[in-house]
Amino acid sequence: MIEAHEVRKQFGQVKALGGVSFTARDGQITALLGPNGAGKTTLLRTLVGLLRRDHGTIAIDGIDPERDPLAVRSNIGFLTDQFGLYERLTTREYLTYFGELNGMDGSALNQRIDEVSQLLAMDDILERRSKGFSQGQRIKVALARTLLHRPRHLLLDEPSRGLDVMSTRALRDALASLREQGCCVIMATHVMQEVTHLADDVIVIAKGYTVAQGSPSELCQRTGIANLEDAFVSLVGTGEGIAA
Ligand SMILES: Nc1ncnc2c1ncn2[C@@H]1O[C@H](COP(=O)(O)OP(=O)(O)OP(=O)(O)O)[C@@H](O)[C@H]1O
Repeated sequence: MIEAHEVRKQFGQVKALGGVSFTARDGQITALLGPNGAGKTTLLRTLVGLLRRDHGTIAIDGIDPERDPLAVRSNIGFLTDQFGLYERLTTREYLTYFGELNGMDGSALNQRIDEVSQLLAMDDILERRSKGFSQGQRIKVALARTLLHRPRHLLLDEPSRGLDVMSTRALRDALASLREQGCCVIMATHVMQEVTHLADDVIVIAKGYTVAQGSPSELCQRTGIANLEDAFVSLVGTGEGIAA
């Protein structure tokens, strides 16, 4: 479970997070929804402990990421907007390297790489060097790395950007099965269809503040609007930042 209370973060004069509070439960996919610049990436980076918050509390299964970053990170898979692939390594070599950093090795690691590769439908790029990979191929490798050590918590920053229809489906299936396994998944996205299809719970943030949290149908009920996209627009008070 991930809990945040009144989290604030400022970069110089820019208030990226003015006050964010929410609870993301195990066995649920929680979508993080907000217009461009709302603070989603900043929030995810703060939750993992990559950024120090200015104010508020964060607990990942009860542990503050600033107090015990190693304990928290060993239980988190974080997909950022920067993948950091090594162009000279094949996908398998890259995943082996990160698996070993997480204390995995030998045939168990190889088997896990094959499992994740199948899950994400990326067998065709497993033995290729990442130099020249397309955006979708790059994000698959980064996602595979994120899932490799079977983290209990997954924080994903726009995981489906650049993926084709089949890969998007593979990703959705993968996330649904992780939910079944009891993982706590938080996913920042602009894709309403993804939220409608996948999310159990939605956190809406705008200008650095949480404006609502609830299931897609609760948000529709609360706003009295049947369509989630229109309900979202009504909650954030603007039409900006939505993918068609
Ligand atoms: N390192 C930084 N230095 C200065 N300002 C920053 C920094 N990181 C984020 N910001 C600012 O904080 C605000 C929130 O940015 P953030 O990237 O968290 O938004 P976001 O919701 O992820 O946006 P998007 O949907 O466009 O990816 C923005 O105004 C952004 O310009």
